[in-house]
Amino acid sequence: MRPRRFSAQGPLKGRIRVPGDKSISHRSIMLGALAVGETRVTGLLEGEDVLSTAAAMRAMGATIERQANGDWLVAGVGVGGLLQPTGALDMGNSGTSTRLLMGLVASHPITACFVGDASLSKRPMGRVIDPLSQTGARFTAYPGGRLPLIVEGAATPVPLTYRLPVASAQVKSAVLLAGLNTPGVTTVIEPIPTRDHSERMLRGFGADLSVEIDSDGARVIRLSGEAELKPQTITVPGDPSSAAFFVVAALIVPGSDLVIENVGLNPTRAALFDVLRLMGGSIEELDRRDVGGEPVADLRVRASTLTGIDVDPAVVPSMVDEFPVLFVAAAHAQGRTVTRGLEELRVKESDRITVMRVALEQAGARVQETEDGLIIDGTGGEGLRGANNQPVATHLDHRIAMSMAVAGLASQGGVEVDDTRPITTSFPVFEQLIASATAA
Ligand SMILES: O=C(O)C1=C[C@@H](OP(=O)(O)O)[C@@H](O)[C@H](O)C1
Ligand SMILES: C=C(OP(=O)(O)O)C(=O)O
Repeated sequence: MRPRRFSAQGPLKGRIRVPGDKSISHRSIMLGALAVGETRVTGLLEGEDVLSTAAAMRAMGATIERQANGDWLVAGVGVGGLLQPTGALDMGNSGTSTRLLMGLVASHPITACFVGDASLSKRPMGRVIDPLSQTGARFTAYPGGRLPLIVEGAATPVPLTYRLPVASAQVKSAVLLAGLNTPGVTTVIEPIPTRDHSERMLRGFGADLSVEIDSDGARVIRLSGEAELKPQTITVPGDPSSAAFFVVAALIVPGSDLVIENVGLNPTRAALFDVLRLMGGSIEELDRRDVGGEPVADLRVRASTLTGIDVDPAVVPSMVDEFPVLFVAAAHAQGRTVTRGLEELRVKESDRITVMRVALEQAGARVQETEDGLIIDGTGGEGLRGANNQPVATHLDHRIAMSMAVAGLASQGGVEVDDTRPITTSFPVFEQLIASATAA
């Protein structure tokens, strides 16, 4: 455990740059490892989750090295070329690594054992075991479809047509990645769109992938198997899910005026910024451009008076990781914010609905928990009282730790967070950037 107290430091000012996008970083390592030849990745997120992916791909034969200039070089083995790992693959805290790599292993004639930390070992893997079993892969999991689990890849995998029962980019990506080494066409039907980084990057690496909208409005993604991936040069944009903490901090800490450079604004990721604007937040996009096939801009954020709203459940998939920090913004707004349709938050690194309800109440916020969301009555702009007597519990969840740190920056008495260590899974320089933005 690494506890730390976050308290008011004054406004956030100047310019900061957040590290690379976690979802894109994972995928660049995985696809680089499956291409024949050398892929160069600039701006890779060097968080523990991505390093778990890199270690696993090395254990299956890829060469992955960091260069002195910070770029990463990945020498791939080719689709079909993954080697049998000799030890268990340690996924740490990372759901994305686990589910996407289960897909890759499922269509290779190898066996792999996946293990993870206490948080990851509670998360449901049945959602990928179900479709991947239909390809011919075999799974032996802990009761309830949890880690540790063993995947025996299919020697002759069968292509799937799979309709996603849950809006999950991880499940979609697991099925598509299994399809890479499967003869024939793998089809994923996605009734509710989720982040599309896998589709964009598979195309970028030369896979034959098409997306069509059917008569019910669902996305139908088709991938031709036995693909030959060509190595790429990839520039990873800044992670909007990391920028989110600084956007909310700058909105709620009085006097703030902060520019966050190079923020990825893929429409399947950026709904938080729209919701905060609807609440009255001043978030300006400067110099909108394209980086590595993804839309990017610098965001100028100024402290604002926020007003509570009913958040449209349709936006949930495009800001699924941003609700903990949206709850913090809502706790500072005028009036009531209602969120619904957040069932998926209960199966992330922690149950993010209950854990945020408890943490915010402890800091003095007025919060009600429902089955699928929170109802928050804000202070109208004042900082929360703070949580000093007892640290808030973060349950090995980086996003809870960072959200409550942001609440602390705007609070009257400070917020003590019980464990900041998990922050290194997605945002290793979080505390340094707070120091630099509050010192400017
Ligand atoms: O595909 C991805 O990179 C991710 C998908 C989301 O998970 P789900 O697919 O479980 O919603 C998200 O919460 C996670 O942080 C990253
Ligand atoms: C849910 C998250 O990640 P993962 O599922 O990869 O653990 C997250 O980063 O908020």
